[in-house]
Amino acid sequence: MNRSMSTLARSSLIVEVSARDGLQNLKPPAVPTAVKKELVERLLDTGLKVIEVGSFVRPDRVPQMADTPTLLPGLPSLRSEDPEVHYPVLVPNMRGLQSLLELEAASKASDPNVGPLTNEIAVFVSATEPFSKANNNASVDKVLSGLPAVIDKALERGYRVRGYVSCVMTDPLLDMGCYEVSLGDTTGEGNPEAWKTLWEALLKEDIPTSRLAAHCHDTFSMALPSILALLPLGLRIVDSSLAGLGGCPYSPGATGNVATEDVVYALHKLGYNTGVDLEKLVKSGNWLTKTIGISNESKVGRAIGARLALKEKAK
Ligand SMILES: CC(C)(COP(=O)([O-])OP(=O)([O-])OC[C@H]1O[C@@H](n2cnc3c(N)ncnc32)[C@H](O)[C@@H]1OP(=O)([O-])[O-])[C@@H](O)C(=O)NCCC(=O)NCCSC(=O)C[C@@](C)(O)CC(=O)[O-]
Repeated sequence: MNRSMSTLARSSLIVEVSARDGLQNLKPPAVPTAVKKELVERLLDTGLKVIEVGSFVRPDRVPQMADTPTLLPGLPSLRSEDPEVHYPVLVPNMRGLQSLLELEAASKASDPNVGPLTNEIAVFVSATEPFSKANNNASVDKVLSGLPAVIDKALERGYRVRGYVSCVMTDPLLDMGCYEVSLGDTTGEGNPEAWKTLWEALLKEDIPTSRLAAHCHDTFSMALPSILALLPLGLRIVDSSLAGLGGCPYSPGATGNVATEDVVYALHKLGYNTGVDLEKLVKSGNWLTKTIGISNESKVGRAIGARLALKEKAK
């Protein structure tokens, strides 16, 4: 197996999406901002560096993300001594970017010494028209034609820009200036063979796969096998969500993302270094699901959580 340990050992291997993708689809009541803040703090403490924290989308469309402007100023400030820490926020259009910039300006005005609230945005486009209509309320062409201005302005303001392609197949976003593109299997219908076919086609087209991430929903339990199948082909960036939380409000029936605990466990077992403390991660997953009253979809989280509980009892 070509493990290419030097690149795989990068701690940005995991892009943690639980605070955004994981929570966005939950039914009311809204997850309290304080819980989200603690979640991000716990995720940072596990060693995760890239943590998606919210969205600047229409609050009536995705109410669970409506508090992103309140959450951002309360997060641990981006530490200049650790430039790898990033808080991506979803920005669908110029209106969303404008809201973020206004928030940054208000924060600076109230304390000139305060640093930026975030250093990364994520734009998103769908590879299929029906999903584009449902998710972005616009055609693929319309979404794509609006993005260069958003990306340019964000880059100008010093943000790193990530791109998502939902219902994957193409990636014009790299050429537009995104540093990385995440390929979303939104409905979770991918499997190892389909992913390998896609990846090999991308390699053949000379697409820089080192700048591509896999974003697998685990609807049919195929997410982890698919990720593992891509490792020998050079996949080095995996989106995942604590406790397997997640789902897109516009992809009915598609369940959570692959669980971060399961990905980290598998990568460590296979000899990859993620920089993530698995035990802390498991504790955070069990804490979050208990706090907001939902089930923990991570098998690793449940198994190691049970062992940790036994150990605790025996003390
Ligand atoms: C995309 C939009 C914003 C288009 O929204 P729209 O309704 O088409 O926008 P519009 O330009 O027609 O404007 C209508 C009204 O919306 C307002 N508006 C316009 N834009 C914004 C904004 N950014 N924030 C707040 N308000 C906004 C705008 O100001 C106006 O307000 P009014 O003048 O009538 O009072 C809307 O359809 C929306 O919010 N959709 C939800 C998208 C979303 O968050 N989806 C889930 C995340 S994507 C995902 O989960 C997939 C992913 C990334 O994980 C990868 C994968 O798994 O595949």
